[in-house]
Amino acid sequence: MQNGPECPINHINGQAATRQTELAKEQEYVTALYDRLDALRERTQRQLKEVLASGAVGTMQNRSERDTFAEMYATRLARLWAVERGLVFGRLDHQEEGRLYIGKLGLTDDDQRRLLIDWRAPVAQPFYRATPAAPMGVTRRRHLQTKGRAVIGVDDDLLDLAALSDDDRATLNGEAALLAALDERRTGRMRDIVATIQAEQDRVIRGDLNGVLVVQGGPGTGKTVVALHRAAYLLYTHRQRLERRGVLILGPNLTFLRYIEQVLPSLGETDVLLSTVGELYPGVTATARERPEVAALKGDPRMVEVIARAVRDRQKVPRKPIEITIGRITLTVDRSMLDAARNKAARSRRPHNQARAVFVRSLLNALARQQARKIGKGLIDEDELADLREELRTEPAVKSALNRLWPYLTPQRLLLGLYGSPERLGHAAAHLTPDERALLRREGPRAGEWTESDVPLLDEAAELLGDIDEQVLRATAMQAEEELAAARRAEEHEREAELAYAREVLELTGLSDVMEAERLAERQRGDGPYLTTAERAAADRTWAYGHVIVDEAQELSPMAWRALMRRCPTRSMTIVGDIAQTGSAAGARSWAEVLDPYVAGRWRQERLTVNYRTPVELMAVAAGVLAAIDPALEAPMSVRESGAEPWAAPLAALPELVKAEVGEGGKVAVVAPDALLDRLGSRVAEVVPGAVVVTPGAGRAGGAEALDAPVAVMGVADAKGLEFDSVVVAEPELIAAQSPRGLSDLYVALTRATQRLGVVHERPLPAPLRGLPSRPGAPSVGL
Ligand SMILES: Nc1ncnc2c1ncn2[C@@H]1O[C@H](COP(=O)(O)OP(=O)(O)OP(=O)(O)O)[C@@H](O)[C@H]1O
Repeated sequence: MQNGPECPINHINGQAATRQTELAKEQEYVTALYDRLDALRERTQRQLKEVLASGAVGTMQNRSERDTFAEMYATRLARLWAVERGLVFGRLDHQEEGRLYIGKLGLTDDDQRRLLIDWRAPVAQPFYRATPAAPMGVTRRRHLQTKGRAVIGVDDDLLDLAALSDDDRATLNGEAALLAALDERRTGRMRDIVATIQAEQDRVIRGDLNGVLVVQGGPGTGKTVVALHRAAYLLYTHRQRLERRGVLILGPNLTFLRYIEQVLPSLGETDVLLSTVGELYPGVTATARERPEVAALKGDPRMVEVIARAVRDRQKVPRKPIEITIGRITLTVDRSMLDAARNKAARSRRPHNQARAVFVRSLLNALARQQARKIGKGLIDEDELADLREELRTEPAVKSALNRLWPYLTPQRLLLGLYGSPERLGHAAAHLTPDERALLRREGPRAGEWTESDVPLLDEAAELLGDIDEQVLRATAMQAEEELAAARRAEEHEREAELAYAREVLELTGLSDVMEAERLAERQRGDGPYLTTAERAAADRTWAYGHVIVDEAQELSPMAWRALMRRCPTRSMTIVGDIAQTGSAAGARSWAEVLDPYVAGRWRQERLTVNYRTPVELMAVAAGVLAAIDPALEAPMSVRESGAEPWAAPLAALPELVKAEVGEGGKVAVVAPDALLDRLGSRVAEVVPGAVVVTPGAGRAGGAEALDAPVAVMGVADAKGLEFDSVVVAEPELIAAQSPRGLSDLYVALTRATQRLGVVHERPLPAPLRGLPSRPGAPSVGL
């Protein structure tokens, strides 16, 4: 830093005066930027109003142009509003470019002179990458701290002292903006880090769009926040391509999505789809829970064969011939006819529901010929054959037989039929052990009770089954209603079979996902409100995204990867995670194991090595657990100390300790074994008003409540990816024992705090935690 005048008092006064002058100058500039922002908002609002006022008149083309403009102005307006907080956060004094202000979006004046540079623009890159060793033409990097629209601090990094003018030297201000940002109290929502992105993170954020980039990093290294900034960067740099195809961000659970959902809008990007695996299949909400061993089996790659066989089993040829009576004639469907029809359908290589048309046509032709013979017509020509075939097609008895031989199937129906029938499971899962088959078996399956690990199986089934033509569905539904009515009037002995068939068809056509798709299709035709790319993508199972970002990627099962890869045929992906944190039994043991089946030799890896969340004192404890998982694993390096030593205390003291932690300020979490959640949650809630227990599998709303509460009590699965000022881990031994990857779960739990960490227990502590000192003031264990 520049030396001031000789007298120390003068020096201090001089520094303070410099600071005040600098603040005032920066304030002037920042005020002008906000004025410009306000003016642009007004202008865009006016443009939008004018376009909307022009009404839905004119030709289709006129209307579609109007809609395009309206959408463009609405998006622009949303962006202009999104950047209010932290509009500008940096300044670069550049030898060639001059003085550049860096902010959340680019602004120019009416003469196209640049006033503010978007942080993602190439000229802004030195703001994140320049170092004294490689200054990239930058003499000074200045961080501006703002509160609302007021400048409250400036903070300089000097990169090239020799290049500074005397005037510049007189205006330098110091101190790291990063540490200030890291020390801030947590709000329950993740914030953007545009002002303090570090060089190793910037390399990930600005990495090439194409190909698969894996970002491996320990807890708190910024993987999530970097992945989100990468999404914003890619949208800015490849806007045309990505806006059309969309970006998907996949997170581990709904609470986590709630935690991160503000980051992209605060960077002006709203059109990104945030999802979990459980939400990937349109029309299905996976809310049911299941045992880890069931989830692990459903995620196993052997399920590919189970689903394939389950579909083939529904195309089974019955052993005995089928007789169909039409008036006075009885037709026989025999084995050879069925084999021929089935082979033709198989050769068509179409999915089940589309191959059905081939099967049906072949069978109807054979039946028509038989009918002709039976009514003494002998040889018939093509036209006569077609007439007879179409007559047969509408015969209820024929239709009923066809539906039994080759039913239309939705993925939901296929899976429910499989889980609900030991016989079907016996065929389709013959290559699994009897115990494994028993895990898949579900009594009285009901639609709507799906688990997260069912979703990739539904997706797998959807690939093999193909869509059911909507017209077919509607026509069949109407017909089925008529038949249901007719069957009610029919003779008792016929009644059962007819009723069963009609019910089956009705059930099939009543499925909500299909109807939902229909409604969405209508909206897309322009009858309803606009759909953004993200909304369109969410409703379409076969949507191919322009880029896919997977967070906590180590948790995904092989079956989930298959479903995900289908959504990204271009394989433009960012995969972030930490192998050491893998908790799910079906999760990854190495990135190569996950990726080689899809992009062998074509994926690249970056590592993040600095932990910005967990202070040194806490990481020392977590590092012991990491070594117990695998001595070869390396803990990330923490950048700061909190001065608060982690402690241990008896479980019985939990409510009082939590109360004390709340008193210290900030957000507090109790991370507990799943089996203790309810009990501990209610004990804490008795003492701390407003404490919230996150029930595993809670929807987005449940998660939000927990993030906003002063205290959240949750299991490790829900704490994944989150952070709190203070964390109390309950019964670590039970957490470690509750699943095969329990130690990784414990590692996750111990690394959630930004300031303070405690452990409460009745059982003996796992070895790496045995040295923890008792919490001062708490009764010692065993009392
Ligand atoms: N450059 C930075 N400037 C300011 N804060 C940062 C920076 N990098 C990371 N952080 C903060 O560090 C914390 C941890 O980041 P993040 O949650 O992205 O880490 P992670 O690697 O995904 O962790 P985990 O694997 O444990 O979930 C967040 O509060 C994030 O805002």
